[in-house]
Amino acid sequence: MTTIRVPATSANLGPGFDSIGLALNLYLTITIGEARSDWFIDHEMGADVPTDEHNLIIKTALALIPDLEPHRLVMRSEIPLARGLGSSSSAIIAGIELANQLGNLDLTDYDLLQIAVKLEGHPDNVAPAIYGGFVTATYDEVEADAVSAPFPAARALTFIPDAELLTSASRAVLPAKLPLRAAVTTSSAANVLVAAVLRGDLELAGRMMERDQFHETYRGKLVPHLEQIRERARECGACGTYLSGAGPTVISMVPTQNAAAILDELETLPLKGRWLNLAIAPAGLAIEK
Ligand SMILES: Nc1ncnc2c1ncn2[C@@H]1O[C@H](COP(=O)(O)OP(=O)(O)OP(=O)(O)O)[C@@H](O)[C@H]1O
Ligand SMILES: N[C@@H](CCO)C(=O)O
Repeated sequence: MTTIRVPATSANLGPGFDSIGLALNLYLTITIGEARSDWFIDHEMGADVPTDEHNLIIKTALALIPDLEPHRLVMRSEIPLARGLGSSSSAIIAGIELANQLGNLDLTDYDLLQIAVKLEGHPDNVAPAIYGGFVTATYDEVEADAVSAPFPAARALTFIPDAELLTSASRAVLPAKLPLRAAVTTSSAANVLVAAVLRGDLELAGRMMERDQFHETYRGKLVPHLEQIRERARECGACGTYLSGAGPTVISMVPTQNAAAILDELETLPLKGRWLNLAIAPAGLAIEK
């Protein structure tokens, strides 16, 4: 029995819009069962998620190998849908790997990234889902490149609202152009964020996470809780707070030793949703046979 495991991911980290992402310790797993006359995927994700060839995972595998022999699959996932934790990316990576396993494609991680980024459109979820850890990536509509590195010891205090926010809706409010000054300031903040992570400086990296002008300003009305959490988290000693991917999830990055105390404080905020105390996942896609 082969099992495919893909981590959740948190993209952007503020100024790293469409480029920087982190793998987190929530997982999607797909267990490949016996061959059968039609596709069936057993899951507990509700009626909105198809159980046949219309499921995103199976659709992705069939896009690679249209005549792939149908199998029974078992899917279990800890990754909430449409919350900014990379659920669609985890499904796309799982689908590509399903085709890789059943079709003996011998795809490398680099191959996986090239295929996944063309389906997702941006690399900042699919790259950390493949490589794990902290990833910086770029995609010029032709080729994607990514670099994975360890992240300093930290906990990601993660607020997941009850309400969904589809990435498509959240990207629809973004401007087509930005003033040059805003672009340069934000891009430079992303550069310092990456350098700070590589030097293990969580405090500086956290400050840079709050320097975005690419997307959070425009998404503010969709995620009013972002500023509320950011302000309280700063008062409690968090390093930085940012909108996870396209939202609505918000993450406050905190030193491991203070995580429990800061979480106790943040949980007193009058917000509709749940909090998780997550770790950065050092590994990405994994296959267990
Ligand atoms: N495990 C899964 N199986 C099938 N379909 C899935 C799965 N996970 C996600 N999807 C599809 O992807 C959609 C969510 O994608 P969307 O990009 O809007 O949100 P997200 O990926 O969770 O957030 P973000 O991209 O901001 O991290 C779901 O509504 C569902 O249609
Ligand atoms: N960079 C993307 C991430 C989506 O998960 C966005 O912010 O829309």
